[in-house]
Amino acid sequence: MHRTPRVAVIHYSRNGTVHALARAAAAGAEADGAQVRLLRVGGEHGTAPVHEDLLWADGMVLATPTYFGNIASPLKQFIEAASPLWREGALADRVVTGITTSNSPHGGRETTLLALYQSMYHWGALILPAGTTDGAFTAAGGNPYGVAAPADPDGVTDTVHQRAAQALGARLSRACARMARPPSGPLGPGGPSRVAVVCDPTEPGTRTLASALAEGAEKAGAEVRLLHTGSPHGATPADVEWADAVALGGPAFLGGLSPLLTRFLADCEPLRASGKLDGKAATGFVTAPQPHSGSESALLALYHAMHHWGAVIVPPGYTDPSITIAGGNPYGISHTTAHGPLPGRDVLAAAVFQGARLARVTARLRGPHHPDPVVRREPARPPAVR
Ligand SMILES: Cc1cc2nc3c(=O)[nH]c(=O)nc-3n(C[C@H](O)[C@H](O)[C@H](O)COP(=O)(O)O)c2cc1C
Repeated sequence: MHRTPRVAVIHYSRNGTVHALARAAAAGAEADGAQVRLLRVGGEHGTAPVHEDLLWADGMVLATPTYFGNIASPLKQFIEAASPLWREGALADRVVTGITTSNSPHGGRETTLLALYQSMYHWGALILPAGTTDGAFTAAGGNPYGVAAPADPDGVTDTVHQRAAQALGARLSRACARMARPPSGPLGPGGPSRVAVVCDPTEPGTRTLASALAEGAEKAGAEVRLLHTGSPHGATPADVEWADAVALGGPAFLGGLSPLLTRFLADCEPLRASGKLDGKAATGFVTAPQPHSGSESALLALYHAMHHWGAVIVPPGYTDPSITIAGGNPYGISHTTAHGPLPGRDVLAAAVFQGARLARVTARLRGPHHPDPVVRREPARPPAVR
């Protein structure tokens, strides 16, 4: 039996622009069939979000004004106050997306959206960026991270940005509908999920991590392809097209993606441009020479690319004790090569967990006989935004 998906639109707004967009996102989710709570931090009694809303929701739109290229502190405080829930693991697997406004077109809208998600990786939430998956997003400036709009002192937004916010609300509602279904076993409703583990094989440590992720995904019931980039019989874009989910990894290079992995993503561009990567589930793994020499930033750089795909990002967060034991990187598993060329038992255990988690989440996100986790369907006409 399907349960109605639940979406909470949690926002802070001083002058009203963010509030107008939050209402539009709520209308979009409602028109798609979700049960929606529109909640304003600092709002009047009954409309302010409380912890119970986070437990109730399958997914959240988080909307904030851009303050110094970052989340406005009232919203940040709300997120921080939810730490006891995070500690209990109660916030994992929420699907989240973001909206922001700012005065200057390039005054920090992208950084603010990325900052929102930075907290969400720690929750083990599933990040659902806008990508280039809907014409409404392109019309509103083509921000793949979420919806970003100009601020207005009177709190007014134009129809272009309202439509983008509605489309984002509807997109979130569709993903939440999939997560709200009762679990149907490790295989998901349409047979085994297909997972491609794609690795830059330059470092032996990365190859070992890739094998551990593949092992975890296979143990969780997925059909797995374990592939290397850059070799004649290695990974191709067709493997990514085949897969419901991808795990991508390589050695961190100057705090970003390795050249071979970058090359591979460039090869996948025609797929992205034709919308074929929309809704793929994605996770990352990395090796770096020193404990703090780029393992986190390289994973975030990978996820930035995944935003452009419109992928659903599946970080490990702290959803299993193995992550903390292996060094506590909530963005993805990382191995420090200064500790030895190959990862030790603890790191491998976390990699196996991350692969299994990717397979399990993908099985939930997938529809029957449909390879696209966030299945496209004609959006219902959203009600007029008041
Ligand atoms: C403390 C503060 C910091 C701000 N920082 C930025 C900024 O970094 N970049 C920018 O373009 N606008 C900045 N602004 C303008 C806000 O983004 C703008 O007031 C807000 O998006 C309006 O949203 P609202 O109508 O929902 O209150 C800042 C405003 C304040 C009050």
